[in-house]
Amino acid sequence: MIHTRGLTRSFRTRGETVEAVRGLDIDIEAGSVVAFLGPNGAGKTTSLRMLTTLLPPSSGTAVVAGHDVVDDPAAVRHRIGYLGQGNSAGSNFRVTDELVTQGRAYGLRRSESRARAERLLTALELEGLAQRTVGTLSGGQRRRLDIAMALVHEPELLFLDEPTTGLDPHSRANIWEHVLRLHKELGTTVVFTTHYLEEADLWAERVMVVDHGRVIADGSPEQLKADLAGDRVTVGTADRADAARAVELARALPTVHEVTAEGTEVQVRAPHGDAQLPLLLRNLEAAGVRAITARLTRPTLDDVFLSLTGRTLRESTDATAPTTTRDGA
Ligand SMILES: Nc1ncnc2c1ncn2[C@@H]1O[C@H](COP(=O)(O)OP(=O)(O)OP(=O)(O)O)[C@@H](O)[C@H]1O
Repeated sequence: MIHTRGLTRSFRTRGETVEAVRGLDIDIEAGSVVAFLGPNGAGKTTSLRMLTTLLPPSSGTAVVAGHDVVDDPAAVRHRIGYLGQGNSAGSNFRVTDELVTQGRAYGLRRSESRARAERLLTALELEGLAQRTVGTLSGGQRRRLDIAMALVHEPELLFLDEPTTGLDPHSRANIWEHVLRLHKELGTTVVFTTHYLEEADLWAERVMVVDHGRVIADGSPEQLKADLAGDRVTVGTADRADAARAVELARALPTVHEVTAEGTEVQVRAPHGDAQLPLLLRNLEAAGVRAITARLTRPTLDDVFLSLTGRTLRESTDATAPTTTRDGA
């Protein structure tokens, strides 16, 4: 669905060159849900703007939905939907009119455009608001209308640039529920950007971690966390002498990434921590070292970013998101 090779984009600003995207080589399968995750200024929006034909690349190639973004931008635009960071609907118009007009702009007959507008308003639970003017909608309702606008021509591929930024946790969960239902029902490929770790972790099948204009890691959230971060096993001991012996025993465990001690507490970073923890406890007991506390912590995508860059995403990003869970709680 998306194939890029050596895609770059730089900007000249105040006599300086900013290399926003420094060589994107990606292949995205049809029907997948992919997140671009990275801090402010990483190059996520610039990448999306090139893939959606809004910005010409400085070099490299991109084929999106079967067409080259430079040679045939109109064909690409016909096959994709794009939700930018700003609102796309005009605030003085009625919700239903905005959708019908959008459909007409894509060449649909009025009757077809009306039928699709109705279907989308129902699918996105906006039907009760059809006659309202856009300016009277709440932030979450407006974002859902933006999504409907991006879907009116039934694109195969939907790009969402920070679809939930600034919304409350309930509205964020609600937006995702709708997007993922459309993805399931219509098989729409979804590519989204976010700096909200939780959203990438929960909703994406594949995460591309972007930093300084490059993809620095690419895989399923589970795979990235297992390969690059690992679980964290923490064991509390009675005194520093026991902690020092526990460090030695922990280092002898199979496939351990890192062992550190702080006071009487020993931390082990390793894949499959659930299997390593009982093994470590048995080895400690056999060596006469008393474990007082033990806990296992699963890694987050922030741990992945930290192990890749030495920085946390939270440090690198202004945005802070309230935690979202799969059931939207
Ligand atoms: N039109 C422009 N002129 C000059 N520099 C630009 C322009 N657009 C983007 N940049 C710069 O390119 C870099 C990448 O920006 P981009 O918006 O792609 O990042 P991002 O990952 O989407 O960030 P955010 O999460 O804050 O939206 C930044 O350093 C940004 O300042």
